Amino acid sequence: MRIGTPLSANSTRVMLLGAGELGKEVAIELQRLGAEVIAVDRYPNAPAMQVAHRSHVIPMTDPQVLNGIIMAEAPHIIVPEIEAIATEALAAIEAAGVARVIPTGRAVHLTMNREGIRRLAAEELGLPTSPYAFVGSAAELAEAAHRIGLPVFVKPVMSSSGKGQSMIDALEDAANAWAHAQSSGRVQTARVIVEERIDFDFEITLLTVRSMREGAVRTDFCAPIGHRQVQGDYVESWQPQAMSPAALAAAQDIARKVTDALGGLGVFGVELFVRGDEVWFSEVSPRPHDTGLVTLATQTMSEFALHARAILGLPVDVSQRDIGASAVIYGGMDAPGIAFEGVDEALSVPTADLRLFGKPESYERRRMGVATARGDTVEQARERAREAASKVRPVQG
Ligand SMILES: Nc1ncnc2c1ncn2[C@@H]1O[C@H](COP(=O)(O)OP(=O)(O)OP(=O)(O)O)[C@@H](O)[C@H]1O
Ligand SMILES: NCC(=O)N[C@@H]1O[C@H](COP(=O)([O-])[O-])[C@@H](O)[C@H]1O
Ligand SMILES: [Mg+2]
Repeated sequence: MRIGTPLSANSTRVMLLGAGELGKEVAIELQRLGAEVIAVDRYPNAPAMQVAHRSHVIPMTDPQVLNGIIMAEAPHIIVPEIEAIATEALAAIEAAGVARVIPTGRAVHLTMNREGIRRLAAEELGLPTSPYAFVGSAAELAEAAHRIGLPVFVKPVMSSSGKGQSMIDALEDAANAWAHAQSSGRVQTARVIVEERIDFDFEITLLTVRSMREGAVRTDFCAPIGHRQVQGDYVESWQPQAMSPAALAAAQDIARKVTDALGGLGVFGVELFVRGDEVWFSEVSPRPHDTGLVTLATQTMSEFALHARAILGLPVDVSQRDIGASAVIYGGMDAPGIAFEGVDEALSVPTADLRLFGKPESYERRRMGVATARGDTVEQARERAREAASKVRPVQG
């Protein structure tokens, strides 16, 4: 196949909708393969904007504004990087043949909203999930929590990284959970999912890649990534997560079914809960996953390189080279233009590496960077990644 170099008449022009830390790595990988990259996000100087050929700051949830920027830039490929975009505009763009949406307009629309993907997985595909209900008021939430059985998780239908999420173990907390979901989701909607807590042994992200090989779409699975979440946001991840052959087979079966149903090309982060040989589907990102940052240290091709290759129609290699781990660096303060101390100490930890994302503003719980490390065992890699992350101290700039 032919890929034009940037700004040449036949260059492959890719528009990233969302320009955070995950998009930044995808942008770099796309550029390494000669693509022209346009980064779009809701705020200026977002991480991927710092490496893209051009960038735009727009309210991405406004379908008219989104449509306008797509028409003006005429990208060949649109790569959604965050849930909070006007996905109905993307479906129209795709239907009109203006650009290819990754993985597909329908997949992006279904997965941006927990209701779309949960109903597809549980009700159409018959995959095992936690018992759940979608509700539109505090009273309905309390009723659903009572019916499902406490404790339950409550999440806005449109949110990610734990925003607006809470777990309640008493019905009196239903009103607070409702209010929290209303005020803290990424997009304002009056709808939440209430779901039973699954008492899992561990949870994984199974990175699943749909790519082209010899004219046909094929599916490959990366080694399972284990992770630990606090307040619905990942704090560390490792690869591989040890699991029984039966659980791995069940996980791959679920991932294949859900990604086949979504279709298109690219990386999917399939989130699963595991207890013994039993596996539940939780949710899926139709794009690289935050817990997959660990693949920067572990795989022949990181999840970002895999995404870039897959969406350009190029061959992929999902093999794992090393055992590794990642640990998140939070801002720890509300301040613009922060700096980091201790980078030298962090990089003195054997095998450690850093990604400091360059987000222009820090919040207490905003992910500002990540440390990765390798090891002879998962435990050693986790210790090293945690140690490296702990050495990095965000300070007022
Ligand atoms: N039903 C459940 N049972 C047990 N744990 C749960 C359940 N739902 C969510 N969790 C916990 O909360 C975490 C975040 O939930 P979820 O992935 O649905 O939220 P999110 O906001 O989409 O996060 P992200 O965007 O980072 O994937 C899960 O990884 C898991 O640790
Ligand atoms: N779990 C989804 C996820 O990790 N998404 C990543 O976080 C960015 C938003 O960060 P911000 O909220 O700090 O701007 C997104 O742009 C994406 O890179
Ligand atoms: Mg999740």
